[in-house]
Amino acid sequence: MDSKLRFDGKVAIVTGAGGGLGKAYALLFGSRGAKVVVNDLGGSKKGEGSSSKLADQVVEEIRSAGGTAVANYDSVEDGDKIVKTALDNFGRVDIVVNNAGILRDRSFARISDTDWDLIQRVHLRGSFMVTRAAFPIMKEQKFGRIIMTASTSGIYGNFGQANYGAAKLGLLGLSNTVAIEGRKYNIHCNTIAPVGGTRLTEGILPPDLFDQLKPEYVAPLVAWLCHEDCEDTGGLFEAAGGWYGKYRWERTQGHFCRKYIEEEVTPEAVRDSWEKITDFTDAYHPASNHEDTGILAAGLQDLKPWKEIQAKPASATGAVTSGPISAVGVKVGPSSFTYEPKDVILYALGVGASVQDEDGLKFLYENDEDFTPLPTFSIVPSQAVMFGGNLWSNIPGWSVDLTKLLHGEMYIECVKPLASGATLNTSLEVVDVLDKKSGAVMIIDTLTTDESGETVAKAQWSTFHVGDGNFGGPRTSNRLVPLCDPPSRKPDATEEFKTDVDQAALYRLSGDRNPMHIDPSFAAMGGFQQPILHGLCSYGITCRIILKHFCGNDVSKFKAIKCRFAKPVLPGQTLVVNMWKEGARVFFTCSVKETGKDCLTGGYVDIVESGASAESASAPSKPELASAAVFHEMSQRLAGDPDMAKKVKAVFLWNINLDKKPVGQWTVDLKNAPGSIYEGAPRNGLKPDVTLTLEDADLVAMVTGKLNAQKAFMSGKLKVSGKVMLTQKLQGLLKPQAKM
Ligand SMILES: CCCCCCC[C@@H](O)CC(=O)SCCNC(=O)CCNC(=O)[C@H](O)C(C)(C)COP(=O)(O)OP(=O)(O)OC[C@H]1O[C@@H](n2cnc3c(N)ncnc32)[C@H](O)[C@@H]1OP(=O)(O)O
Repeated sequence: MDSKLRFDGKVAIVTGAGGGLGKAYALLFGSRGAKVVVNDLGGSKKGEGSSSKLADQVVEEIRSAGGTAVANYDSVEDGDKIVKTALDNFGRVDIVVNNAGILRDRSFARISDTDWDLIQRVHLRGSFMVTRAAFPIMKEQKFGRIIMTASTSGIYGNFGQANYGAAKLGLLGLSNTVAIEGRKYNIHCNTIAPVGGTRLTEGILPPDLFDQLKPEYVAPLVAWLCHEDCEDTGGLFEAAGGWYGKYRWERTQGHFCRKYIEEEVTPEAVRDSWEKITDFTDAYHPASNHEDTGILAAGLQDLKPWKEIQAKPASATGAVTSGPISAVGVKVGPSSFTYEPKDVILYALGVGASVQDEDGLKFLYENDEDFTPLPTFSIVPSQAVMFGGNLWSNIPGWSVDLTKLLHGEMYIECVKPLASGATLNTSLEVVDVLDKKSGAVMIIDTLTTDESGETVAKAQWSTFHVGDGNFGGPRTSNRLVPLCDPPSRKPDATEEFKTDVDQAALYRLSGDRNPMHIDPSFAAMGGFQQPILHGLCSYGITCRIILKHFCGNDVSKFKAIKCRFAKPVLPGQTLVVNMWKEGARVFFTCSVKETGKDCLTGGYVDIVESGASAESASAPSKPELASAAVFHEMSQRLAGDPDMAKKVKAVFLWNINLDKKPVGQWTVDLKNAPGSIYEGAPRNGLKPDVTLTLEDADLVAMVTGKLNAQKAFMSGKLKVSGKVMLTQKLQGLLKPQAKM
């Protein structure tokens, strides 16, 4: 860190450099290798007259010390001429220090038009004119350092300096935006509020203090801010006598003077809340407009329509009636969504489809004879209602923090093949909310139909709301589509896919515009060091890979997909998809190659085996529906109940029969893998301790909601011992639903 900061090869323009602070900057830059344009009109401190003497003297001083400098005598209002001097003599401009300034102090009531206009022209307009002329050159060369000169007279106000103070703080506003617009071209713009003993302050500052405030004490800050190693931009700094400090904004938490959307705000409400409005406890320090409005937007989300505040929120259990649980029962839609081939192609590109893939054109070229959406495309209309349907603001009693919302799990069932363009309607319902302690999980079912009213796709979204747990809700739900662990053998297939650093920037164009995936400051609010990839992007990529390996890219063979988002993925990382095929199910996991961590877990895709008709893929049969429902029930009962897991260390085999024919088997292994449930008989030579057979009657009852398997177990109606036939007990219940 002791290496000297040099400016060799750099060209610096310093305005008003004939004396005082500007001269100190110019001399310092000249002594550190920069080629300097010493600008000074040579006028008086009130801006009267002009002479080349001052600038020439400074140029001479730089040259005699071995440096390189030229003089310029133009007014800063002729900024392009000053920049031209730099270009004509040195061919580039790297640094602009807007320093030139004059004073026309008057008490406010006595300021004339001239006093006002002259000050604005020299300080504000002059800095603008020089900076505007230099900016395109800096942009082209992808380097630039700009300094604006403000003043504590602007920051705090100062008697007799209304005109000067206004111009000085105007420069801060100018600098803030130049910093934002210049950032991506490596153009930094900072503002300084120097206190220096110069001709402008002579006679204003007491003599002792004046001597302590030599301009040479300000110059090192300017030099550092203009150096290529300095990363600060958009800052406001104060400098005086060798002391330097930085400013930032501070804002109170503030207070909403209305509680519901329709409520009017009165001056009295503002008066009565004044203490809260002005209380700096836990104040914010917003660093950008975006951060500031983000905080405000989160507050606006809390405002609900009056009727919802009045209404008693629905509750899943009846026990808890506020907080996340009050989302249960909220419905949105149906909302319509029209898409065309362009949307289909954009989505396919977003999940990594390429013209170089086998069958790539099928998903990317509308004139390909087999052109079709990928099976997971149905999330696009579904998410349009998720994002556009005001779901969050429709939840009474729970303010959802969008920066803490992660996609938790996702299930899609493809019921009818998707057309390459259509208008679809989607409705959603929050079917349950779980208390996972570290967060709340909202389970949202969606149903998408086409214009004829036929179901095209069903989906279940689980959103994980970090930090919103501990509200006293249930931990498990029989509404959740279960996950399945993969077999413990080696995968049947593995494929890698390296995501692009711009993967999220592309994927978001398919509808999920959550800023968490592109905006670093929003991602930071969610606790991420950089924007993360959409869960559904990794999901879509995985689906595409499985479709290729196990369905020959035939979308009609793809029935359903489910998995959990276990860890975030960063754009640019490589996904490793492991796949195991067992019967009509492909189990999968997906990990991030660079970290070795699983990002998608418990995943499976249900496919139509070769030979089965495509129709059966689009319309699940009764046994499928029934077995899925039972499977949910059993999962929740056995894997989701910690007490049960403690008490019973056994391997259960569930046989599911419909119309007396077996339709499926599931194993719950509490001994070796509590929490894991998989399709099929026990593996690895295990023998089931308990076998339970369910007949169609029970299945129908479960599907239609007439029988809650969990309650039935608890009440002893279903006994877990040996082989149990349960139908007789429930015959009465079943008849009305037998034809469903
Ligand atoms: C309206 C529009 C809706 C669309 C929403 C989507 C919008 C998108 O823009 C958002 C995104 O795409 S975000 C990107 C994709 N998602 C992610 O990256 C999340 C990755 N997962 C995590 O970080 C952790 O699992 C995490 C943080 C989720 C949980 O980690 P922990 O807090 O450490 O939890 P842990 O101790 O492991 O487990 C506690 C209990 O929670 C359950 N659980 C864990 N991960 C879950 C998940 N992903 N989903 C659901 N439940 C989950 C655990 O099972 C455990 O519960 P139990 O003990 O009862 O089993």
